[in-house]
Amino acid sequence: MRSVLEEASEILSGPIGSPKGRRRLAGLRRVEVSAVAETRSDTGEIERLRAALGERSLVLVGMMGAGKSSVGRRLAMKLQMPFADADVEIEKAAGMTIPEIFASRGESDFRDGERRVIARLLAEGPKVLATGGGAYMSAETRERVGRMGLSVWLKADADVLMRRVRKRSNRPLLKNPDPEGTLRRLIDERYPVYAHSDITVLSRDVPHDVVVGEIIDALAQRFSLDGAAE
Ligand SMILES: Nc1ncnc2c1ncn2[C@@H]1O[C@H](COP(=O)(O)OP(=O)(O)O)[C@@H](O)[C@H]1O
Ligand SMILES: O=C(O)C1=C[C@@H](OP(=O)(O)O)[C@@H](O)[C@H](O)C1
Ligand SMILES: [Mg+2]
Repeated sequence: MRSVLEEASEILSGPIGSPKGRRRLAGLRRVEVSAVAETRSDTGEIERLRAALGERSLVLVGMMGAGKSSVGRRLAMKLQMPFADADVEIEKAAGMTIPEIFASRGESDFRDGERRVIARLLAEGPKVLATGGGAYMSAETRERVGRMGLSVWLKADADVLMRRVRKRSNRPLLKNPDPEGTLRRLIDERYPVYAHSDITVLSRDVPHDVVVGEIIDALAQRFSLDGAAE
């Protein structure tokens, strides 16, 4: 048996205003009708957001562990936009992992590659782009993001970030005897710069989709809900 959402999306993709569409809606129970209505307004809002973005990308910035990669992927799915993770693209281009790049070429080479990869990804067309935590510290990248995208800062406090990044050892900047001190120093350096982002959303320990929903709400508000681009 088909789910309500499958049924809803089939109706929505068909001629909903037609007599046939109306008959099908009338055949659904109340709970199903409200699911249809919700899906419909969701679909409309997402289309309006994409139209308001036009050729611009959504660029996620913020500290390591803020959720740029994991929330970004879900946000792209929700907005039905392509997704790219700058770190993954840098690894592909270099044929090495990020820890390997840092170890063999050093951070400054990594930053050069990061700038180039982000420029290419933004030039390729609108998408949701998760950047690495240091990328937005480049004035050139900030200027490019300002022209070709809309920046979204996923802001989180140090304790949340530390709990998250402790679980993996793939972040070379934190591979030292005092990762917590390093994280706090980077927060002090970077937060005033991240604060230039167009939109700020708090990343905390709630399901990823809650953060996705808040980004969408913030975007809708920025585009003044009815989708009129600024
Ligand atoms: N809202 C959230 N709730 C719980 N865990 C989260 C949330 N956002 C991110 N995480 C987790 O934190 C870790 C780091 O997230 P990630 O997306 O890699 O961050 P970033 O790309 O900003 O460094 C991952 O394990 C991810 O699932
Ligand atoms: O903050 C940073 O300088 C870095 C963040 C990492 O990405 P995430 O923010 O996705 O962890 C990655 O680009 C690299 O390890 C450097
Ligand atoms: Mg990431």
